Amino acid sequence: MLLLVGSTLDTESLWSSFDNGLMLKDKSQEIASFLDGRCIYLVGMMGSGKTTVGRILADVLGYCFRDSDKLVEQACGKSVAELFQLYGEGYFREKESEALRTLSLMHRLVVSTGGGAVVRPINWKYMRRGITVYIDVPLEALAKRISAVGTASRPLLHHESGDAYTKALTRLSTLFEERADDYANANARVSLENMAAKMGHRDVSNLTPSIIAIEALEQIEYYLKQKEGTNL
Ligand SMILES: Nc1ncnc2c1ncn2[C@@H]1O[C@H](COP(=O)(O)OP(=O)(O)O)[C@@H](O)[C@H]1O
Ligand SMILES: O=C(O)C1=C[C@@H](OP(=O)(O)O)[C@@H](O)[C@H](O)C1
Ligand SMILES: [Mg+2]
Repeated sequence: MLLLVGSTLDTESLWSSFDNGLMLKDKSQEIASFLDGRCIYLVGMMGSGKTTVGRILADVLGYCFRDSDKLVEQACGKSVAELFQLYGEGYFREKESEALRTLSLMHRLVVSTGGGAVVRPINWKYMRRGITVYIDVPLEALAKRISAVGTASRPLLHHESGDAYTKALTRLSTLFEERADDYANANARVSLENMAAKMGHRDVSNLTPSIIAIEALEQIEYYLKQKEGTNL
């Protein structure tokens, strides 16, 4: 009741989140039996929303959510930033691969990977046991998000000079050049640029995690239809 007496905008956003909730439920029910318990792995650059969108997908699919960064932290008793600082990136990558190997033996998981998981071929061997989805976000939008929350948990962004946005953009651009081909290996791609264009938005900043999760389910459905010949 309280919500219904709010401003027009509040009422509109209430209805739109209600609609998104229904669409998420419908879409996930449509594809659930065709997924047949296979895990979903989200890949993409730092800040692309893998953790945020992954939680939503797990919830609507009735899957469990796992974040490979969190598993590494739990296994080592240290934060990602501490692991980089104390033992270096190579050590972290080993632990990340161990976490992905363990996860690959399980079913009914949505797994958010760390942005660099795609660089090791062995990780693809593990992730290929499920369906991989690349969340493709323009680098400028990533730099905006990351500079807003800070780089404390993202040690690969610690070493640039300049203001927070420029630092993040510079480092993200280099990393993306190194990784673009790896991200392209994913079974499905969610392009925020394409979504914004289709919805008539000037940029990607209005695309909420729920709308992105709906698009992820659509792209997974498309993959299952096209690549596996499933009659959904
Ligand atoms: N669609 C979105 N629009 C705006 N901000 C977002 C969106 N998705 C995630 N974020 C924010 O961006 C930051 C990074 O998101 P996160 O899910 O941790 O990304 P990743 O796991 O890919 O690094 C968080 O502060 C999160 O709240
Ligand atoms: O891109 C990367 O190499 C990394 C991304 C981070 O995860 P998110 O992508 O969840 O930020 C984390 O694994 C680590 O800081 C390294
Ligand atoms: Mg994450």
